[in-house]
Amino acid sequence: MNIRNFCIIAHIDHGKSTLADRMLQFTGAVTDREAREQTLDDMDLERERGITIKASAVSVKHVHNGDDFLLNFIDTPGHVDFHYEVSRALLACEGAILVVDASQGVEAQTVANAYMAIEADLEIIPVINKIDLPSARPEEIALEMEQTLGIPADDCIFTSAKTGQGIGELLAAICDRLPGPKGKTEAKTQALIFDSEYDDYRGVITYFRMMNGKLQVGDRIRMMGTGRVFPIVDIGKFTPKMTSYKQPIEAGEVGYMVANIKTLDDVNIGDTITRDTDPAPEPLPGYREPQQMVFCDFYPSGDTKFDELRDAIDRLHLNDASFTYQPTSSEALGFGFRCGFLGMLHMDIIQERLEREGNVGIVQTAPTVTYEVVKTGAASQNSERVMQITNPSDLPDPSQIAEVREPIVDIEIITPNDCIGDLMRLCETRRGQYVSQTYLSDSRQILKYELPLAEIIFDFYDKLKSITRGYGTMDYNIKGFRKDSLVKMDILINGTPVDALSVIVHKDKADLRGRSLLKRLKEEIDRHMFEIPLQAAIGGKIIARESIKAMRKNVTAKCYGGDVSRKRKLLEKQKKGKERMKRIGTVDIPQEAFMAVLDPGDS
Ligand SMILES: Nc1nc2c(ncn2[C@@H]2O[C@H](COP(=O)(O)OP(=O)(O)OP(=O)(O)O)[C@@H](O)[C@H]2O)c(=O)[nH]1
Repeated sequence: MNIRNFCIIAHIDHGKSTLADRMLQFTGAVTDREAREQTLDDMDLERERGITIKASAVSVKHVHNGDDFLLNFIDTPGHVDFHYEVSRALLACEGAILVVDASQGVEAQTVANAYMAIEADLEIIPVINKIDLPSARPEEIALEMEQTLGIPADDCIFTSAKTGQGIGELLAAICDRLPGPKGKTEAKTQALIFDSEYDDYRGVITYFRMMNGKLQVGDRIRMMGTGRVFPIVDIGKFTPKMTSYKQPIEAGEVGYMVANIKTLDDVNIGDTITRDTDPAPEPLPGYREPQQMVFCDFYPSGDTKFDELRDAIDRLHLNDASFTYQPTSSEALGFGFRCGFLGMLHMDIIQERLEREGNVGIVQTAPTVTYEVVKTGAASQNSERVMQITNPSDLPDPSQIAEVREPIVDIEIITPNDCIGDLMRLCETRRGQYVSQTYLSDSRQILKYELPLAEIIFDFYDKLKSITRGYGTMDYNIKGFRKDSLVKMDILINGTPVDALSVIVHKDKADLRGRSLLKRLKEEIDRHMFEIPLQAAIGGKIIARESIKAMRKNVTAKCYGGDVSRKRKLLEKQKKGKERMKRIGTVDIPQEAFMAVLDPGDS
């Protein structure tokens, strides 16, 4: 049988998942009713947020010009945090379908994804989707693809994943234009792991692409990276539901296997699976390891105990091995976990899943990036002298610091022409360095800057969206670390330094940040029975101060004692707010206050 392995890549919301579902429906793999329920996005949170979080693989049969084809497709997430999932998926394919919304046109992730596919040497089929929309401009967008990505406009296929228009043509193009897999079933076994998930009953389910050789139930496999050996207890394909196969899965095919693997840590994405008895001489070229770039602490709050939080995190980690965690403690907040994420969206998703699925209350500290600190006396700056810091309170005493380096990103923004001035101003206030500005079409431009990652992790994306009235999009890549004048700013509440509120800031912006931070804290912390002084300090020197005045009456006094239900409501509200509070000394500090340190103070 002819095989075609391909992935679908696109900017977020351009219709990948819907298109994939429509193709399943067209090939008869799912019923019309099932198709309505977005088969590929099966996580609750995915459906609610309408985004794809984990990549999924599906195999369907299709007959084209009288020939049988097996189409294996891999649905990929489009958001910038999940880049590495996309890059893994690409290496398991020979072709990529690049989907672009017919009314939105080329966006930042369209460009980023297209380059990834070109780098992976994939054959690209450009698809202009949503042509049913009244605002669709398919021909214009096809030209845009040609201008920005060098993909011939004539190659574009026009589809509507909503009405099903063009789907047949797309399937034909997949069969005609994409190359078949090259591997040999007779060769020594090499299977590429491109994803894995944890199942409560079956343990780890490994998703693989068989590059060479074959595997079946009963075979003993060896992970070439770790050398660990496991017996295959179940192997099969996605049709689109997981279906067991008795016969071997052969070179060129995509499938899953269950092999008595107890933890996701034993399955390294990008590793090569081979046979234990007749191993391949070398592994396939691997994937890039996921790199955690954003870090924050989670502490239990409300009724949640530390052990409950640990159980919830352990459980979630079985399901998503791309975040890291280790126990930590803070003078102010007690025992908790320091966690590392691929990006801000990833962090939000993990926090939400912990609260929702793990049923725990969490106080989260402000996210920070990784800093490299070179200690004094490190004349040659060899690596022993460079420490990685993900928590501002770990920064050594200034006298021991030779330099501090921070991660820098290359950022690419696609924006309507009229917003360019405001966007440049935004980048400049965030310590950005201008790189270039090029026209994408008559009305839109691509703006490139170098920016410190720390300056974009909080509200940069929201600002960009509001400046561009929702039309702007961005993508970024970590470029490396760069030295700058960075210092630690401590925050004192009621005279006590609160370690969880410390931030690393640029020297020139420290005064401004200090003042705006204290102002935010003043808004977030309720009045107490006594006056609370707030101070910002750098190396013992106070650079800003504020105070929260003492409360005169209790909260219910203004209800004149008359309306009982109103009084109860007010007290309940107060109680609810307390659930996400932390008491430091004699002061109650709400969750919002811990996030206040993020405010860059430029608005
Ligand atoms: N009118 C119209 N709407 C479409 C079409 N294709 C998708 N949509 C809608 O566009 C929205 C986004 O579609 P998805 O398939 O979730 O997009 P996606 O690219 O998979 O998004 P992520 O998985 O989050 O990256 C949904 O509301 C779809 O119903 C189309 O051809 N026409």
